[in-house]
Amino acid sequence: MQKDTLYASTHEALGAFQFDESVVAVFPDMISRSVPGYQTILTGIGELTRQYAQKDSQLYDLGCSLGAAALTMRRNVEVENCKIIAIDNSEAMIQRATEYVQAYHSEVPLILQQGDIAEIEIEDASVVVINFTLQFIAPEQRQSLVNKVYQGMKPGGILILSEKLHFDDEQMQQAIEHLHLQFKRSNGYSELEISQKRSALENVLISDNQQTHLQRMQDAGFSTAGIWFQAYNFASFLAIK
Ligand SMILES: C[S@@+](CC[C@H](N)C(=O)[O-])C[C@H]1O[C@@H](n2cnc3c(N)ncnc32)[C@H](O)[C@@H]1O
Ligand SMILES: O=C(O)C(=O)C[C@]1(C(=O)O)C=C[C@@H](O)C=C1
Repeated sequence: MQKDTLYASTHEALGAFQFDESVVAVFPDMISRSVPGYQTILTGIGELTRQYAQKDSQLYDLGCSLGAAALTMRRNVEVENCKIIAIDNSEAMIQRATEYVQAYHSEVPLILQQGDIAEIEIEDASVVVINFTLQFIAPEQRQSLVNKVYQGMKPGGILILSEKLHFDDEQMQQAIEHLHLQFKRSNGYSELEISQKRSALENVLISDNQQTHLQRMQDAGFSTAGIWFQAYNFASFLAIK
C-alpha cells in the first residue's frame, strides 16, 4: 500500500481536492489514516448486508472509490440472485477498482460503472451504501438523491450512509475537531499536511449536521433512521424502508 504524502511538501498553488490519479495511488492509506472508524464501518456494512440483502435484488455502492464497500458486501451476500452495482464518477478510481475486483473470485456479479450518482437509476435495491460520498455532492442535489434511493428500494431495504459531520454548537465542534486532528497527528500526518489538505477540501467536502441527515432520510420516506456507529465527527447512519 502506497503511503499518502500528497500534501507533505509545500504547494504554492494549492488546487481543490480531486479524486484523480495521485489520490487513487494512495487512497487506501489516505482514508484509513484520515477517517476514524473506517475499518469498523466496513465490517458493519458486511454484517448489515448479511442480514438485509434480499434474494433477487440489487445492491449498490454509490461513490465506490476502489470498491472496498462493494467487495465487503459481496463477501457477505448469502441469498440467491443478487447483483452488486458500484458507481464512481472518477475514471481513475474505476480503472483501479476494476483491477482490485478482478483479484477476487466470487459467484456474485459485481459491476463497476463510471457515472454520476445523481443521475443513475436505482432499481430493486435491498442494500444501498453511500460511504463518505454524499458530502461531495452539491447540497441542493442531496434530497433528490436520497429520495431516488428510497423509491428504488424494495420494502425492508436499507440505506447505509456514512459522512463527516459538523456540530452547530461551537464548543462541541471545537472539541470533536480537536479529537480528529489528534487522530491524524497520531497517524503520522504533519501540521503542513493537515492544513494543506484542509484548504484543498474547503468547498469540496461540505458536511451536514446529524439533524439535517436524519430529516432528509425521514422526508424521503424512510420509516426508521438513526446512527449505528460514530467515531468523533465521522458517523454512519442506517435507514430502513
Ligand atoms: C471518500 S470517497 C468514497 C470512499 C469509498 N466509498 C470507500 O468506502 O472506500 C468519495 C468518492 O466519491 C466519488 N464521487 C464524488 N462525487 C461523485 C458523483 N457525483 N458521482 C459518483 N461518484 C462521486 C469520488 O470520485 C470518490 O471516489
Ligand atoms: O476530513 C478530512 O480531513 C478527511 O480527510 C476526510 C476525507 C473523507 O471524509 O472523505 C476526505 C477525503 C479523502 O477521501 C479521505 C478522507
